[in-house]
Amino acid sequence: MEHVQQVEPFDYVIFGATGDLTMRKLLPAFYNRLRMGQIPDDARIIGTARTDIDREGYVARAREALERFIPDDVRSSVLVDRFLSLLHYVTLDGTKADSEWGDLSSLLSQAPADRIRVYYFATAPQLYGRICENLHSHGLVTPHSRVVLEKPIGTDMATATAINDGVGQYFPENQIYRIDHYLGKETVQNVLALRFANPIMNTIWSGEQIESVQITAAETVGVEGRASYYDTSGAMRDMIQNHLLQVLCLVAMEAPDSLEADTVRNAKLAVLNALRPITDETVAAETVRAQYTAGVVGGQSVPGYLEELGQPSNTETYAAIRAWVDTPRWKGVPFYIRTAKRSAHKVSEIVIRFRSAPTTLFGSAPAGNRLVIRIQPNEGIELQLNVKNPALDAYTLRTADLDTAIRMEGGLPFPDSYERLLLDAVRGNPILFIRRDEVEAAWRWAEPVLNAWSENKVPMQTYSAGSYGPEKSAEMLAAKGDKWHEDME
Ligand SMILES: NC(=O)C1=CN([C@@H]2O[C@H](COP(=O)(O)OP(=O)(O)OC[C@H]3O[C@@H](n4cnc5c(N)ncnc54)[C@H](OP(=O)(O)O)[C@@H]3O)[C@@H](O)[C@H]2O)C=CC1
Ligand SMILES: O=C1O[C@H](COP(=O)(O)O)[C@@H](O)[C@H](O)[C@H]1O
Repeated sequence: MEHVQQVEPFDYVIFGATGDLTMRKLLPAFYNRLRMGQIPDDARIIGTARTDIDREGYVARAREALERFIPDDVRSSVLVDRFLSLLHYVTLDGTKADSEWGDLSSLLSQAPADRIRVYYFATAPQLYGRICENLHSHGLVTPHSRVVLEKPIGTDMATATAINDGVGQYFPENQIYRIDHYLGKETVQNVLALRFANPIMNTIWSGEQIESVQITAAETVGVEGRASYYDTSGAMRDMIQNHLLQVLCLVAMEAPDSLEADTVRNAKLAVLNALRPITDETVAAETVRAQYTAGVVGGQSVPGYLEELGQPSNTETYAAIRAWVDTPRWKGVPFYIRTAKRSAHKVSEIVIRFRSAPTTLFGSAPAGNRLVIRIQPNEGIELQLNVKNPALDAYTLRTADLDTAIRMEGGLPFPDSYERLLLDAVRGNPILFIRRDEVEAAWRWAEPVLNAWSENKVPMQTYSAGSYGPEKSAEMLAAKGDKWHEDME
């Protein structure tokens, strides 16, 4: 049984409450937490958007969303009704000072003044600053208020700065929670436990023993209904600048002195600041970008990206980068990061490849050990070891896997990362949220690559939907005697 503690009563105000994210992720996440007994009876979830509907209209939409996104076996009509009773709705244009702020204000003023108030921005990020300004001018920012910002925090350094400045004018940094849902994943959080709670890992966690690191997030889906967003973003902005760099930080950071949020964030920031800049001179060797063409995924024929989009595009659906963390610990260790839409499999994983044993005892050099941290699916940890080959007379080696699944007690699936993050904002625990300087350091590293790509300094490759990516990507690893995980024996 999941160990849960009820959070304090709260008012959660969602801007963008009629949108895809709210319906698909946020409301189901709240429902699941209510099901686990974590939501107090007097909590309120207040949806706002411009769509002119009343509370009943909103409740009907929310009910539909739960029917769609909560599996039958965990959806009970009693719990659904209890959940829907927490919902309120205010028709409001968050960007207009003369919109229905009075309605929101009078609803909020029904709760005690010291009630925890979370403003969740599930709208386009360009609106965040104006919504904050309006919250402030209508007296809705209390000492117990905090604001949760959805990604993307900008599309480059300038736009990220504008968003951060806009919000930062009205909320101090310690009241700003920038979501990165990868940090809410149980197996991503596990990286710290694996590294720092196990001396056997801790002592081998450096370039002395580690030859290379791979971080992959591949998906079988294409751009689904989000082509208009995705085509302005691409794989680098959508996945690498945020999620995969955060994972890299957890793999590469020095041990923090405590699990206090800023201590951990300082350790991550040090990694981001130590990333070797990719320049016009190195970008062609250290990066690969590509678009998928028509192919077969999961037995189904699917169109290519450009056909789906219906127009030409210079946006990558695949990106692979060889990154270097210039610290003594990681001297000479390449970090290969890649992400893909329409890949052969859905897999997010970290692969640590250790150096092989310097021995001639067994004839040829034994294979280097390999540690695979499976973020999703089949969450778990696998360690590949060399053992004696029992079937042969000669003393030869083969590999064997120590494989442990990481599961909830009772084999239940892990809670969705939004469940953890939504309530961490209520708890006032920012450890799994990104600080402003982390966002900026990530842009500082990513922007030169994006600029070089937009100037076509790196040719756009293609890969068939349902494949593992373009040849060029395998070649980038082969140049250092390496292989992607799926190509290793
Ligand atoms: N969908 C997803 O899976 C993910 C989304 N995100 C991010 O979450 C945010 C929302 O995405 P998504 O839900 O897909 O987008 P949608 O377009 O589906 O929803 C946008 C929401 O914003 C509301 N809105 C738009 N303008 C205003 C305004 N001026 N005042 C108040 N509300 C407004 C819309 O309602 P109305 O038109 O009625 O005002 C709607 O509820 C974006 O930043 C996106 O990048 C991040 C990760 C995943
Ligand atoms: O943030 C995003 O993440 C999803 C992938 O998330 P995952 O938890 O399924 O790995 C991705 O599909 C989307 O494009 C991106 O915006």
